[in-house]
Amino acid sequence: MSFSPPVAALSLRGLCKSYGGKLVVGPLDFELEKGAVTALLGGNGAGKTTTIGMVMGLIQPSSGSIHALGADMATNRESVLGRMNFESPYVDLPHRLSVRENLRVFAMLYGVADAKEKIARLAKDFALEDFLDRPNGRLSAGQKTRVALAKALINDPELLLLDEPTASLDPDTADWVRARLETQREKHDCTILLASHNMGEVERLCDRVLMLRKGVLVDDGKPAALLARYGRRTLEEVFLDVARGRVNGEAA
Ligand SMILES: Nc1ncnc2c1ncn2[C@@H]1O[C@H](COP(=O)(O)OP(=O)(O)OP(=O)(O)O)[C@@H](O)[C@H]1O
Repeated sequence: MSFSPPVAALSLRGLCKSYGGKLVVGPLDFELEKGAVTALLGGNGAGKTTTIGMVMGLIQPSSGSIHALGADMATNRESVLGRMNFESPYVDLPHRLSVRENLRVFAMLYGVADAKEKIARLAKDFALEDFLDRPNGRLSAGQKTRVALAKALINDPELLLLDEPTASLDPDTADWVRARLETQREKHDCTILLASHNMGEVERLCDRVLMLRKGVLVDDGKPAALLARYGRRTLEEVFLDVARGRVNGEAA
């Protein structure tokens, strides 16, 4: 009997992005196991948004390959886009449409069967009810983020990409958004790639941490393994070591 290994939820091979001949990301090689929550960490400009943008097809890679849910994203993207979703502060939803209209459009695009019920549930989960009929352009940054998260979960994606999902949220709201993401993972077993600058969030939500520096992976491991490897008590300290080019806490 032949054994075939499980298909990774996401697989990047030699993925690179250059702008004007300057390499800003890559080559990147990693796989995400189905159902895992993985943090993509790195300082400003490390390449997190560019990486997520390439996976979602918002940014054209310069070279390399991306396989998501088993499909080659260069040639067969349409077959899996309906099973993926993302949230990014850099991609605004149409300003003139109300929150409800925006969610309806995305429910239609993703072929959500019980759209009305789904929107009502997400509106409750993300506390959108007070401004459901307000144009998206007239929301505060934190309200827009909550709408973007509701949009990201509208199709209960199998692969979810989140780019700093709690960056503009107050601590209380950020806390229940994290709890909502934990529930989503438990109920739907979704694979999550999460770019974040919040180490508490990473420690709470993530099974694995990918450390990016100047566009390349410089470390990869479970949070506890990274703490042990760097001899640190918190991921914040590990992050500072990596960002400042130290290896195991010592200057390289
Ligand atoms: N359109 C572009 N043209 C030229 N350079 C770009 C472009 N977009 C991004 N870059 C550069 O690519 C690098 C990676 O940027 P990216 O936004 O992916 O970083 P990031 O890790 O998400 O940073 P942050 O934490 O600040 O959000 C940066 O040096 C950035 O200046």
